[in-house]
This record gives sequence, structure tokens and C-alpha cells, in this order.
Amino acid sequence: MDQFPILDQLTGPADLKSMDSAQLKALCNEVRQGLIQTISRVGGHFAPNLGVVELTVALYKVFELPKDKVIWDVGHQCYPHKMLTGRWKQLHTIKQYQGISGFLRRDESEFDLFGAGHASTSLSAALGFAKARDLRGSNESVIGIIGDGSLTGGMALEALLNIGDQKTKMLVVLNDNEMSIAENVGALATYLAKLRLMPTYQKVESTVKKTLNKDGLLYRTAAGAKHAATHFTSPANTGLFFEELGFQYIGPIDGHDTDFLIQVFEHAKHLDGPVLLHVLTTKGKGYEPAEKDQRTWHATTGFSIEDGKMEKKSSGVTYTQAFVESLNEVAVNNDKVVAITAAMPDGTGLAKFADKFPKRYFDVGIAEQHAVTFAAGLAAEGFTPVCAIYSTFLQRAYDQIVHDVCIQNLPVVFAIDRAGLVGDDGATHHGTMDIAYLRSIPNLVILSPKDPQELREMTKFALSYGKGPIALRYPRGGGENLTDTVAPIQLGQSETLRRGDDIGIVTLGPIVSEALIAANTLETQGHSVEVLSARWVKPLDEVAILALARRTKKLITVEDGILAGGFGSAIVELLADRGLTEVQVTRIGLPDHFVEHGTIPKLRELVGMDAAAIVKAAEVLLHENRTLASR
Ligand SMILES: Cc1ncc(C[n+]2csc(CCOP(=O)(O)OP(=O)(O)O)c2C)c(N)n1
Ligand SMILES: CC(=O)[C@@H](O)[C@H](O)COP(=O)(O)O
Ligand SMILES: [Mg+2]
Repeated sequence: MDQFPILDQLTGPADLKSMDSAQLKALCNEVRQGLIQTISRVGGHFAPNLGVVELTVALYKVFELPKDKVIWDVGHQCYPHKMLTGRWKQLHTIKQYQGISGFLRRDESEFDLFGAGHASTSLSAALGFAKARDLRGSNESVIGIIGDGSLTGGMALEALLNIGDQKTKMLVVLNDNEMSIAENVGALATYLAKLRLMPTYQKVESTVKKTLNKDGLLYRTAAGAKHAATHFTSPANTGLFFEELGFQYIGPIDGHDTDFLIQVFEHAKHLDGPVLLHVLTTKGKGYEPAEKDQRTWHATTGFSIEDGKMEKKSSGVTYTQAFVESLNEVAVNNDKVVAITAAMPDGTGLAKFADKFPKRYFDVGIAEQHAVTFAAGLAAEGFTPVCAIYSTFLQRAYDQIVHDVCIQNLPVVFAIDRAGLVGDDGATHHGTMDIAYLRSIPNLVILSPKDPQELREMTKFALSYGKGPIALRYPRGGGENLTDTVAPIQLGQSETLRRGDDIGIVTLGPIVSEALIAANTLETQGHSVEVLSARWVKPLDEVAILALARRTKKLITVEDGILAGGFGSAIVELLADRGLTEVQVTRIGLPDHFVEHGTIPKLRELVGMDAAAIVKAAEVLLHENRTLASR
């Protein structure tokens, strides 16, 4: 018997128009069960999606997609949206190579009006869509949907200020589930908690009943809607913060009451100016383990799920663990060490620092720019702040790194996690830009370990460096330790992992493992290959690199980052500056396009950054040499 009779027949959101209350509730149930069964099996964002089932169904019942523009924030909670917009049958491919993306993508569907992945962007984008509408003279509705966590992002507040000022007709739906990935933080979270204590509209529905017109809907005229809005405003008109910014605040309302959500959306549709609808949802709704532990069940990627329990699939030490264990070892004897996360305590490992040093731990919310300059302030006063931010999210704080940290040469330690390809989160999350965007900044030095044990030592080095800003870049997940011991970490000192005279491979970070595999293959072909683990993006070990170049005259550089302006570029610049024009260099890294989602081995093969690609590049260089020699 078909478990998903409605979903299996659904052709798109227009089909919801003809559904009655019972059918919509049945649809919500199918969406929820479809999510639980599919995402438990294939992995992905779990609790956020269960929390927006009714919200998405009600929204797509009332509004006309894609004419009406619905812009989601982050997009990790977009799976119900995808299920209702023709991708239910592809849901099992989510975040897999050549499967659908785990976030919205304009090139994936006409219903994905604006891509996301990074938080706090939806309201700015939605204002853009609304302004375009007004300039065009069309009349569609524009709705931005933002979570309480994403609302802690500076961009979101910048947008609120601008929307309120512009008095643009648009609807902001605040999906408030009291959670970011971890518990939400910040004064706004505290304010929202107060609003949640106010009686929800459902409790004052008798007032609402009086404002309903004959067909059970709220007033359709602007005047009537205004009147209804007055009734709708919760008794203590508690949305003052938003009202003062120029919004009509409606809420809080129960985000799992489909009928009432539909009523309120019908009402809000007709209101002029900016409206903020405060919706209360439960992350993980309808799946008890996730409701009980919303933090753990934020995403099930990399976990297997048995009987409501999440078991990590991979074992072994991750880079993140190595980093935070080393940080904690130092911090126990150094009370100047403090740590800052931008709403990612678990992902960065800093939750383990917080357990031991709660007074020296700061979660600033999804506020990377603030995190960096906050760290700069601490460093200016003699502390050693560790700012742990994923590579991709650190992009958001570029000026703060330059302007507030590096120009002032303040001793901030940047722990750049998820550096390099991250796999199934795809283009919005690959940490592939940081080498290029950081190495050009004066005063900043940058380290990259080849394995977790080296990261331990590099973390200790970074915490005692103190001469200025220092960055550690390391990847998602774990890796084998590639040497028995760790050579002492010294500023600008590389490490020769194997000696050879025919060709040199100069590489950086965990991608060294691919270079070693390639060197072994080349050796079986009779070639003598040197592998140099550079360890430093900046300062480069110029002496070692120049000596290798002069000796072999052939270099291959390998980096888990974009080629343009990356590590290989730095080597080429060095050779050019020193007049070594006879040295042939092949750079291996990420090409000049965004890399999609998939497993890391698959993506490395795809972009030509695996051992096979290194062997091929070496053969070309070596063959060219043989050709020259045989002339
Ligand atoms: C700029 C940026 N920083 C951090 C993240 C990581 N991140 C993804 S979802 C999330 C929490 C979002 O909370 P909320 O908006 O309340 O959505 P919910 O998961 O509660 O539905 C965070 C911190 C991100 N995507 N973008
Ligand atoms: C949606 C988002 O940005 C985070 O949930 C991110 O997907 C976490 O990535 P990790 O799984 O690498 O911690
Ligand atoms: Mg939330």
C-alpha cells in the first residue's frame, strides 16, 4: 500500500490549493514520515526540516509559487520545500554526487528563488525581490523566512533596519524554535523568549473570531486588515522591538497549527508595509529522539541511525578533536587563552573547551565579523583569543581580519576548520578560498598540518606564537598520522617526507597523503620523487623550495584550495622573483569554478586533485624531459 499517496501524486505547490484541511494535515504527515525515513537513511539536516513541515505546507497553500517569492535563510531546512516542489522522488539523492543539493539552488529548480547555505542572507535578498517587484510594478507577495539563530547574524539586522525604513510591503516569517545549531544565544534570543511567554493568538482566538468576515476569513480590505491586525496584535503588543523598526508584528503563533497558519498567512497577505510574523516551532517535531536532543539531531550526516539512536560511522581522531584537545592542554596552564565561536560550538569542538573553561568561552551567535573584532579587542588587552570559525564562514569577516587584527598586528589565533573540500555540503561550504584570501594579508602567518598529530603541535605553536596573528587551516573529518613522530614546528620550516632527484612535489596539509601515494606509484615506474610538506602557507620555506627546484628543475604543487592566488601561485611567484625561469611547474588544486557536493574522494577525482592526477602530471613533466633528452 502506498505510504505516500498524496506526495507521490503531487506535481507541485499548486496542487495544495484544492486541498482541504484534512488533506493538508495528511500531507504534513506524509512529508514528516518521508523526511524521517529518507534522511535517517541517507543523512542530511534532520531536526530543522521536521520543524518546518506545517509552516511550509501552510505557506505553499496560501501563496502562489513561483509567482510569489519565498526566500529561505540558510536553506538547511528546505527539504519540505523540495518535497512540495517536485523533488520528493529525488529526496533520497540529497547531498550526494549528482543528487539534489542540501540547500536551495537557483540552477536546481524554478522554485529555488535564491540560493543559500550561509545564514542571515534571506531578508536582504527578499528586500531585493520586493524592490524589483515595486520597480517593475508587479504585485506578487515576497516572503523571507529566517530562523531565530540566523536572526543573530548582523546581515539580518542590517536588512531589518533597511526594510523598516523602506516600508516595503513584504512578509518576514521568523521561525523561532529556540535553537541555533546549539542553544540560541544573544539578547535577541532572550527577547524572543519573553515574547514566547505571551499568549499566542490561539489563546486570543475569540478576539480573532470577531474580526472574521462571513466566509471565515479575515478582512480583505486594507482598512479591514488594519482593523484585524489591531485585534491580531498580541495583547501586550509585545513585538515592540520589531514595531519600532517599522514592522507590523504578528505573533507569536503556533507554527504547527496548519489551519491557523493558513488563516494568518491569508490575513498577512493583504497587509501593507513590512510584516513580521513570529512563528513558534519545535526543532525535530514529530520524532521524539530529535525533539529530546535537538542539538545532536541537527544533522545526521556521517551517522547511522538505529532505533532512534545516532551512531557515528567513522572512528579515529578528527582534526577538530586534535585541535581542541591541544587547546585545552595549553589553556589549563594559561589563563590568557580564551576561545570564541560563531554559533558552532560542536562543529569547531569548542564545546569541549567550554566544558572546562566556561568563563573563557564565548559563543557570539552567527556573527563571524563580530567574533573576529571581539577577538582583536581581547588580544589588544593581552589575552590570546582563539577564534574558531569554519573556512567558508570566515569569508564573512575578511575586513575584520585585515582592518582590526592584521593592520594592528594583534595576536589572534584563527582556528580555521573545514578548510578544503568538505564533501556533501557542496559549493557554499567548501573551505577552498582561505589560502588565497589570507596569504596576501601582511603580518598574518598561516600553518596547515598534514595529519591530526601535527595539528596538535601546530596548535601549541600557535598559542605561544604571540608575535601577531596566526592561522591554522585544517579539514573536516580525520586522517591517518603520516609519520611516526612530529618534526618540531618552526616558523617557515617545511618537512621533507621523502627524498628524490627527478621531480619534486611541494604540497600542503592533508592532501600530502595523495602526494605520497603518487610518489610511490612513480617510484614503481623508476622515477625518483621528492615530497616536501610545506607546513606553512606563509612564510614559505624559501630555502628548501628553491633548493628542490634548482635540483630537479620540475615541481608539482598540490593544495586543497583554489589555484587562483593559492599556494601554488605563491611557489610560482617565488621562482619568478628569484629568476628560476627554467623550472617547470605544474600546479594541482581547485579549478576556477565552484565544486559541487559529493564525497571527498569523488570530488578530488573530479577536479584532478587525487594521486592519479598527480602521477599523470608528473609523467607529463618527466616525459617532456625524456623527449628533450632524446633529441
Ligand atoms: C554565516 C554562517 N555561519 C554559520 C552557519 C552554520 N549554521 C547553519 S544552520 C545554523 C543555525 C541556524 O539557526 P536557525 O536560523 O535558528 O535555524 P534552525 O536550524 O533553528 O531551523 C548555523 C549556525 C552558517 N550556515 N552560516
Ligand atoms: C547548514 C550549516 O551550515 C551547518 O549545519 C553545516 O552544514 C555544518 O557542517 P559540518 O557538518 O561540517 O559541521
Ligand atoms: Mg532556530
